[in-house]
Amino acid sequence: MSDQTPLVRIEGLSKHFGDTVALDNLTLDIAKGEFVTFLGPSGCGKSTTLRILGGFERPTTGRVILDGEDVTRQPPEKRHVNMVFQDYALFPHMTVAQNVAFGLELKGMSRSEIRRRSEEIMSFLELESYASRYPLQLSGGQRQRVALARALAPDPALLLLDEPLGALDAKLRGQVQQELKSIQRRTRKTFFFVTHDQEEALTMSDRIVVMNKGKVEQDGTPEELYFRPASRFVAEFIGETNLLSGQMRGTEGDKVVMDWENTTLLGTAPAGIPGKGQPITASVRLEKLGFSAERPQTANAVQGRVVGKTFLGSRMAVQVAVGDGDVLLKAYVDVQTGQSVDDDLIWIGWEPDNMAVLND
Ligand SMILES: Nc1ncnc2c1ncn2[C@@H]1O[C@H](COP(=O)(O)OP(=O)(O)OP(=O)(O)O)[C@@H](O)[C@H]1O
Repeated sequence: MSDQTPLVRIEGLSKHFGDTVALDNLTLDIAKGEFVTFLGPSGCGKSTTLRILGGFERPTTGRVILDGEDVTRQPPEKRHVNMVFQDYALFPHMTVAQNVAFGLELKGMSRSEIRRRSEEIMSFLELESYASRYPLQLSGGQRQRVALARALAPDPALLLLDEPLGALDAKLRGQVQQELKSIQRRTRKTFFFVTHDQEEALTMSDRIVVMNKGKVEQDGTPEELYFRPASRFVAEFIGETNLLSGQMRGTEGDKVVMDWENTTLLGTAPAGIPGKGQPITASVRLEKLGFSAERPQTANAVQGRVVGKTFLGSRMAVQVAVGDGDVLLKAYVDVQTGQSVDDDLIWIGWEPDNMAVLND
């Protein structure tokens, strides 16, 4: 099999629970060694997809191909897949070493092989000194690592992680995110990670699949999703943004021309945006707007009045009223570089590449 063959191929997967459509014709490939995150609000079908991949749920229609083999009807224990749950599901009456060995015993490995594999993975995850402790004698982050060690010990082709950091407090969560990402890099395992936390998805993933109502809303790298959102849903779900509502005027080279507040703006656009004269919306991230006293050289420029400033530590959030004053733009100003926003009336400029026209 060539390296181009995806490790996982999800083909036309649907899942209905009575009248509820949890998944609607999902098709997706996952390459070997990728860290893919499934991101979306509660109820969008993330856990259902994970459970189907793990073999805990049968799809209504569609297939799951793993390493070239159709596993749709295979039970969990027959698949080369393992799962880490949000609550870790560690056995409280077993030591760390016994928890890690558990999955290997299920596979019917010899005692010596179980010992060798357990020690190897515990050493890799720096858990040796906790081997004889019980889960209740560990911190949240350590428990999380034990759960990961137990899931990785049988050497699965695909690791499914269902909001595995949900139980950790904010500070520890950031630290464990880095740790988990580094473990994924070092093991080169394929991770399929589910979260509803957009910041977590941006920090950790090679690729993010944004889900909405059982369908893929957008699939791309964190940078693509952040700077080139295709839809209003993605623009608003990931980070903060300015949404500019205007009218389609036409195209100029590879750029879209948009009328907005008595100004002409240029932006980038996905395929399939509406025709001339139709209403369109564009997204510009807060940090992409620049301020100046004189009209800037950027293709997009508008004059406005500063109506609010909020000090946020290293940066300042500034609200600017444009047009008749009923349209507000929000921007971040770096306090260190100290762009001046003292003047009441100022210019705001941004480049066409930083304005994404949305397809809805
Ligand atoms: N066993 C079930 N029986 C009936 N409906 C279900 C079942 N499991 C899931 N659903 C429904 O399917 C939809 C998708 O659920 P799913 O758990 O996959 O969402 P999710 O994105 O993982 O949400 P969350 O972030 O809250 O876990 C929801 O509307 C949910 O109510």
